[in-house]
Amino acid sequence: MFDDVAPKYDVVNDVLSLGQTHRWRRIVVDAVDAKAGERVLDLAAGTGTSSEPYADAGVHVVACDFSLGMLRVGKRRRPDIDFIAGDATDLPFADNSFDASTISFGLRNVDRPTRALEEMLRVTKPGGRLVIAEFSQPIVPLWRTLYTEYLMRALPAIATKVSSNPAAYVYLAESIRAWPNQDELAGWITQSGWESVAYRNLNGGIVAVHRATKPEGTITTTAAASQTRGRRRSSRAAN
Ligand SMILES: C[S@@+](CC[C@H](N)C(=O)[O-])C[C@H]1O[C@@H](n2cnc3c(N)ncnc32)[C@H](O)[C@@H]1O
Repeated sequence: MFDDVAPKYDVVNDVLSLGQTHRWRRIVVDAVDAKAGERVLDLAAGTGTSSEPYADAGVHVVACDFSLGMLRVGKRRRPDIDFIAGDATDLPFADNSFDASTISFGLRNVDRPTRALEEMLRVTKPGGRLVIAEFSQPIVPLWRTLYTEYLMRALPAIATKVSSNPAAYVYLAESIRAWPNQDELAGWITQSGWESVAYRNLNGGIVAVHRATKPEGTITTTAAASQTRGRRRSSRAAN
């Protein structure tokens, strides 16, 4: 699906978010707070629009995604950024190799989001930061009703006019509605091993930016991670 929407992905985003994506992205970059020379993983980076501000600030950003179509569009536009093909649930990076990991509007699309949170924990250095931007739930009921109307009716109708793949935007609306709210996502992040989890609502909760830190002294060797996975699989089988 993302291969298919890649050529017009950024333009359609700007239209459907009514220009809000620029502000949201600035807030994410501020939360990551990367310094020149640091290594940042931008996971599910798509065309690299979420990665560009880091590269512009002299940060070594690695833009990872599993859609080759999205990566190709990004690489054409920003040949200076490292675009790496990889699956969020089985990252092709060494343990403790990034100062910070971030994912913008990607976690909701990953097949096993808690597995991706564990993988981001594994590749982030102890004490390193996690920042997640994702669509969430407006907190004021009237705002939530208006937004849901926009999401379920107006958005697919606009997408029919501006996108080559309107079905992708029906999926977008449905996936946003099915996604956990702010507190539930915070719970997933904690359960995946991160600490000091906090979030901030943007546009009344249309988007939430979650932040967390990898505990100092966490042992996340690949072997330990796979043992944990093995144990989980056998406990699931036992239930
Ligand atoms: C909505 S786009 C977000 C792109 C970019 N971060 C942005 O802010 O514009 C979601 C991306 O998640 C990627 N994605 C979904 N599941 C993935 C997975 N398991 N591993 C890597 N990327 C994945 C898709 O290929 C797509 O490019």
